[in-house]
Amino acid sequence: MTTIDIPEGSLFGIDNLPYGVFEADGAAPRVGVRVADTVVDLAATLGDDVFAQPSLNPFMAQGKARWDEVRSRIVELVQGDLPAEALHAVSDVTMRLPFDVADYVDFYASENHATNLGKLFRPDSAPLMPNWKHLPVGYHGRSSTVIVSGVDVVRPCGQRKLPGDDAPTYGPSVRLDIEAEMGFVVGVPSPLGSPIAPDEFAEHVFGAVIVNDWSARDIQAWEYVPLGPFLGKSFATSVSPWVVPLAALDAARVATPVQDPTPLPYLQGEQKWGLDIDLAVEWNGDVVTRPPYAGMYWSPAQMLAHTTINGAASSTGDLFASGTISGPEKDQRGAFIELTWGGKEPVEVAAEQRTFLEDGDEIAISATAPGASGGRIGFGEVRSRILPATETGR
Ligand SMILES: O=C(O)/C=C/C(=O)CC(=O)CC(=O)O
Ligand SMILES: [Ca+2]
Ligand SMILES: [Mg+2]
Repeated sequence: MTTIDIPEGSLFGIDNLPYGVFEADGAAPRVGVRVADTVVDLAATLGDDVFAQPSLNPFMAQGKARWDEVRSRIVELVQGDLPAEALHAVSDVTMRLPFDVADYVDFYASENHATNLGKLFRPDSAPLMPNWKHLPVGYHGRSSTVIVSGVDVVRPCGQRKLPGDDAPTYGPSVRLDIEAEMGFVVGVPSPLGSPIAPDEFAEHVFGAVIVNDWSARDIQAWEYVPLGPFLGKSFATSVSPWVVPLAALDAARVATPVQDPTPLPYLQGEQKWGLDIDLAVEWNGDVVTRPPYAGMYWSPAQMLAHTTINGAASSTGDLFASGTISGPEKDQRGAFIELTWGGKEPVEVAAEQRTFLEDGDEIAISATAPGASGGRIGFGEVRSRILPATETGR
């Protein structure tokens, strides 16, 4: 038997306890919880087969009473002795995609981001569309191309019309970009015809991950009028491997900014679901921007309420992302198209002047939030490398 040493200031103390799916010692992938730099094998310590699965979905479907019970049990367990064979060093495990992604939806909830993209893409119109302050604008993405941190991203090819060209051409994207976002994972499903109210958020949502919603701006700009993003955003969406439970985010809950005009009643709730999460984006080892989640105009509770208000069902494993997180300052912008103002104002990255992503670039997005006992908790990171395009020859 052995105890886990939690160093002072660890981002993975008992205030956090995120869940993931890990593989170690050639055994089948299974559910673990991270404590400091240790992964605890939950099937081995709790003796429950729901954790001997390659996905969090069966556990997430069990509901909040069970999530709370397991969390309390883990707090007790990790403060005592644990069987050494149930513990693995984080550096010795491979992390898998933590849940089977059902539907994937992406929102557009940052007023600073929406305003900046409006100015860049629609310089002759008002930057915010007339609907933007009345509903959280979103689109359905592609769940089958959600990948976990560590999986490389191949530069997409597609149809795009480059500046100065009269006709579109096919080829590798030349304006490949990131979008720093937070994503929320549904545990308890809702049936057709049964909308989820904002104050029912915590009964349905299991936890949160960091999302990098890779975007090919040249493909996007040509294809997305008038129906919205399609192939420019469906080639890869990366998520961090540790799902931070909603219960760990209590100390991070804040009010959203004042919403004026007042949203319709179905978007109103008593509970505060703004979140004080700080992100940092590292580009080839240099932190180039620090987007603050706390300023997001629409809360995740409002996003889920909006997604289901037409009677749409939701499923265990649904992932909905916030949209790019941008603050008011230049060094808080969550996408490079904004940070470099459409590629016109390069930024210094590892002593080079850069605009969009080049082959071989590595991006790591990390995030932290206040924890229950005064310290901070971490989401870990989503880290990925860009590989050159593989021409399909069409
Ligand atoms: O405003 C536009 O024309 C384009 C916006 C985006 O590309 C952003 C998007 O997909 C949603 C987001 O991440 O905020
Ligand atoms: Ca996005
Ligand atoms: Mg699907």
